[in-house]
Amino acid sequence: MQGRREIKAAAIQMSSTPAKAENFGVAEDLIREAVAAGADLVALPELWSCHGLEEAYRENTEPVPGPTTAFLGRLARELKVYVLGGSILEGEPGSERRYNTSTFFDPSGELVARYRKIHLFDVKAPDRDYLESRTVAPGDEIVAAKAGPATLGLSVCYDLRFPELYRLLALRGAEILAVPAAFTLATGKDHWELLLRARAVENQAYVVAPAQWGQKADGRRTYGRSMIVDPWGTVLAQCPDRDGFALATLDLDYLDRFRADFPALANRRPEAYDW
Ligand SMILES: O=C(O)CNC(=O)[C@H](CS)NC(=O)CCC(=O)C(=O)O
Repeated sequence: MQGRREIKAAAIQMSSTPAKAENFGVAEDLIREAVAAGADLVALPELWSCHGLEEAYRENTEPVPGPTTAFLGRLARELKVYVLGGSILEGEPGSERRYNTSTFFDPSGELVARYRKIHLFDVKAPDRDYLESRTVAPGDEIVAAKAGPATLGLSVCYDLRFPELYRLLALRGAEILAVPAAFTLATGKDHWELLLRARAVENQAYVVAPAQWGQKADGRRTYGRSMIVDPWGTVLAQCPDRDGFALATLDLDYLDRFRADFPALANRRPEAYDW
């Protein structure tokens, strides 16, 4: 609406395969559909261009900027929307040293932010053992970027379990927290919505969380349930178990009023506990 600080956001849900060309097709179709439905910020999930088979990761590792970011930049520019490129594997092609990297494009197609996943998924989960750090190096930089009338904080998947990252993003002005993910079914069923809503409530921010869903090439199951949460913790939109997107309006004027009326961020007292 004219004069109002609003963003219509779409959290895209897909079930990426190890085949990049196939995932490009699905992502492009869903981005176009979301924009046709009115989205001006479109967000893809973690490892949207290649997911679910470790053996395929090396050949799908590429520089940032590179061919995949060029593809996203072209779409952002053609459709005149903000695009959060979920994450991709960043590194020299064929190299074993890579980052799990999220990218963000403005409506002119320019790559305006790059965030490398800080917390790597090294856990014995209920379904199996994960050791992301075997092939991925951690980032060490917190990244927030301007998204039209708002500030967007970047993160990836397992980062969701580390509230201090989101608090630091909020203190840097983030009003929207992006959490592209590929949560496991076993953890997601109990933790995904709980953690997303907690991050929204404690930081008084919108949360946009596009996710992988379904069974993957290696047999693993991902949780899906991509969603958008408002600063009160209400789930504004979520995806059922299929390709699609959750679409919701983020009202930044409401956010300002809410933060002024209910000043939990301003009421912090870090000096009392030496933080
Ligand atoms: O493994 C791959 O093939 C690609 N990487 C992923 O799917 C990533 C890293 S292993 N998954 C997560 O971070 C899940 C976190 C999660 O599920 C939780 O925190 O509960």
